[in-house]
Formats: sequence, C-alpha cells, structure tokens
Amino acid sequence: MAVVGLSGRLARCYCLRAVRSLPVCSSLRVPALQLHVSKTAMGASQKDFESAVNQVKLLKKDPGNEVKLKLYALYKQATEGPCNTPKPGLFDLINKAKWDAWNALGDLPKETARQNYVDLVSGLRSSSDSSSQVKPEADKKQAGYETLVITSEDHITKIMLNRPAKKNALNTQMYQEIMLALEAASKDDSTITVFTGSGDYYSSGNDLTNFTDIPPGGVEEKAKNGAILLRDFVDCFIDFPKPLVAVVNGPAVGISVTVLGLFDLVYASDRATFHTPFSHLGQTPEGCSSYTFPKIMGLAKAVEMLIFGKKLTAGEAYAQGLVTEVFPDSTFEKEVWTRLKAYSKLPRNAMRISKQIIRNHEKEKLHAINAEESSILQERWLSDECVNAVMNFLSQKAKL
Ligand SMILES: CCCCC/C=C/CC(=O)SCCNC(=O)CCNC(=O)[C@H](O)C(C)(C)COP(=O)(O)OP(=O)(O)OC[C@H]1O[C@@H](n2cnc3c(N)ncnc32)[C@H](O)[C@@H]1OP(=O)(O)O
Repeated sequence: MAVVGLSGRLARCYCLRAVRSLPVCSSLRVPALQLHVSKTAMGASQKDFESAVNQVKLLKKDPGNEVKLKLYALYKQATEGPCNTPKPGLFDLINKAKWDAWNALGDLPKETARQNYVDLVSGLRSSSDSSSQVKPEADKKQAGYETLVITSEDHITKIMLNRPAKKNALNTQMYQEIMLALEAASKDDSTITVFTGSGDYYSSGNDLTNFTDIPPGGVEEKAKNGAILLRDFVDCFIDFPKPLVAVVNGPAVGISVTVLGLFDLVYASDRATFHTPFSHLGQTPEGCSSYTFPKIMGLAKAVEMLIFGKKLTAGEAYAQGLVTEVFPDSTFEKEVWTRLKAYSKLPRNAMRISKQIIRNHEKEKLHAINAEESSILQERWLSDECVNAVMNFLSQKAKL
C-alpha cells in the first residue's frame, strides 16, 4: 500500500518541472556532498549506498535539478527517515523545492530509499558513461567465469550456461558461478537478467557426476553439502530483485525446469521440452516446484510432471502456464531479443518495485519450501533408489 501511495506523491514532485529557474548552486547540491553518512548500520546495502554517495561526486554530467531533487530526497529519507523539518516559506524557493521532494517520499522505509538512491545513481552513471565514452562494438563479456558466459548490453545481463558438450548440465562449479552471477546482476546497471543455454540444450539439469566425488566424510557429508548448495542456489532465485527471464533455447531437464517457476518470463523455442524425471532417478522435486507447479498448472498436471515424469513440449508447457510464449525456432533468437531489448528500456525502479509487490508476500513461504525440499533430497540421495538410478546413467555413459 505504501508503494501505491508513494507513486502519487512522487507525481507531485514532478510538478517541480514548473520551477524552471532553479539555479544549479551549492545549496541545491546533492546532499551526499554535504552530509556525513553513518557508518554504524553497516550492511551490504549500506556499503552500496556509501559507494553511490561517492559516485555522485564523479558524475561527468550535471544531472539537472529534477534529478538532484530526487537524490536529495532519497538521501535524506535514507539517512534521517521521513521529512522532519518545518516547511520553508513560500518565497524560499530552493529550500521549499527540497522540502517538497523529501516530504513527497512520505513514510518510505529507509532501506527502500537507500536502494532507490543506489539505483538512481547507477542509472546516472551508465548514461553519463555511455554519452562520454566510445562503446566497444562487441558484447562486454565478463571475465572470471568458467562454466558461464556473461554479457551486459542494452541494460540486459545475459547469463549463458556454457557446457554445451555436457548439454549444460549443472556441476558444482556452475551452481556456484550462477549464484555469484546473480549476486552481481542484482547490483549492476542492467534492468533485466536473462538465462539461456549455449548449444542445442537449455540444460540437462543436475550433473549426475556431482554424485561421484565423495569427500572424506563419506556419502552423508556429500548429501549434506549438496542440500546446502541446493538450498543456497534456489534462495538466490527466490530473492532476485529484478525481472528474471528464461530464454529456453532447447530441451530443459530437472532443476533447470523447476526453477522456471521462480522466473518472471519464460520464452521458449518450439524445439524446447520440459522434463522432470525425478521418480526415475529416485529423487523428489526441488526449486520450490512442489509449490509453484501446482499453483501454476493445477495439481493434476503438476503431478503428471513431478511424480510421473511426463515430458512436456513447449506448446504443452505454454498451455499449462509454465511458459509465457513459444516462438518458432527459426526466428526464436531474433524475436525474443527484439522483445527483451524493448522491455529493458522500461524504468528500472518501476519494474523492480512491481516485482517486489507481486512476489514479496510469497517469499517467506518459498524459502520454507526450499528448505524442506532440500532436506528431503538430502535423504533421497542416500537411498538405494537414487544411487542405483545414478549408477545406471553413469554406467551407460561410461566409455568402454
Ligand atoms: C547440488 C546438487 C543439487 C541437485 C539438484 C537436483 C536436481 C535434480 C535434477 O536436475 S534431475 C535431472 C538430472 N538430469 C538427467 O537425468 C539428464 C541425464 N542426461 C540424459 O538423460 C541425456 O544425456 C540427455 C537426454 C540430456 C541427452 O542425451 P543425448 O543422447 O542427446 O546426449 P548424451 O547423453 O550423449 O550427452 C552428451 C554428453 O553430456 C553428458 N550429460 C548430459 N547430461 C548430463 C547430466 N545431467 N549429468 C552428467 N552428464 C550429462 C553425457 O554424459 C554425455 O557426456 P559424454 O559425451 O562424455 O559421454
């Protein structure tokens, strides 16, 4: 409710356009330049906030009075809370404009103001950088990842699963790199984040050789570590703050299917299939699918997929509501990326806050379900049913 009220109040702030003659003077300087930031409540977002405060000083372009007022208001809200000073007199134009901007934020929580400040500065930095620098012609591929190719362009961070020879099966390293990539994407300048696969598969799910590397603590320790990793991995999807999009370029199996229930858009090539052969592997659902799938497609269809391992075509997955839209494979990439580039230009804060409103009331529940699914799987991985199924796959694939 607070967010809905806020948008109305922010609208009043935009009326400041009428005050054309606001001078760009030191009294209207972004308050970050004047005020001391408390170091007491140090958390990740407090650090980001302080860094954004410093970045404001380095902006190459004057952002204009309207933006400076927004920065001022968010800064005050983030550090002092709701407006707490008397309204300046009618003719004290500058201080009145600043007071109006701050007051317009109403009782916006400090944390949200801090986040909005960080987002605003990050948007200003990227537009100031792109207007003053020659952009390299190729994608900016991010270094440091071995199982992923990550690029950022057009306000889109693309995370491409990149083990095509293994059908993009998720090994331990890939789980870890995806968590790092999501953490980075949640903070970068992009407005949306996209997952896709390289080669002919989207992903063949959990790499079944993950089960073969047994630590000194034995299989119990292996299962325990696996459950922790799985829980952390899925938590990153539950908490991801920006619109998350899956561009499903080919078949998807296991965990790469289940987490789709936590995505905001799922675009699929008509070549894609969706398969969760958990019972065949002596395993049970994860990725919160025991909750999201019945909710998305109804109990009967969810049971067919999650218990009986029915493989869906892209068209069937669309009919069940798991997929947003299906495209012919021949035009898939072109159509999807044109669409996503247009979406990525939408205002970042509006999209992020909308996602918050849509998803936040389910978050706690999803975390609890994730914890339960992970703990059940920890037991399952030690069962004969699971061990035999994995051994079966590995022995069939063993090079003789
Ligand atoms: C931290 C732990 C969290 C655990 C979370 C739990 C998740 C549950 C799941 O994800 S369950 C789903 C598990 N996945 C599967 O059961 C799929 C297994 N793979 C296959 O069935 C087939 O490989 C295929 C249908 C995906 C593709 O078949 P195809 O015949 O087209 O190709 P190949 O089998 O020859 O595959 C090419 C090479 O890729 C290797 N590979 C493919 N998928 C996996 C996989 N999931 N795990 C390990 N390896 C995989 C395959 O072995 C081939 O390797 P090779 O060329 O070296 O022989």
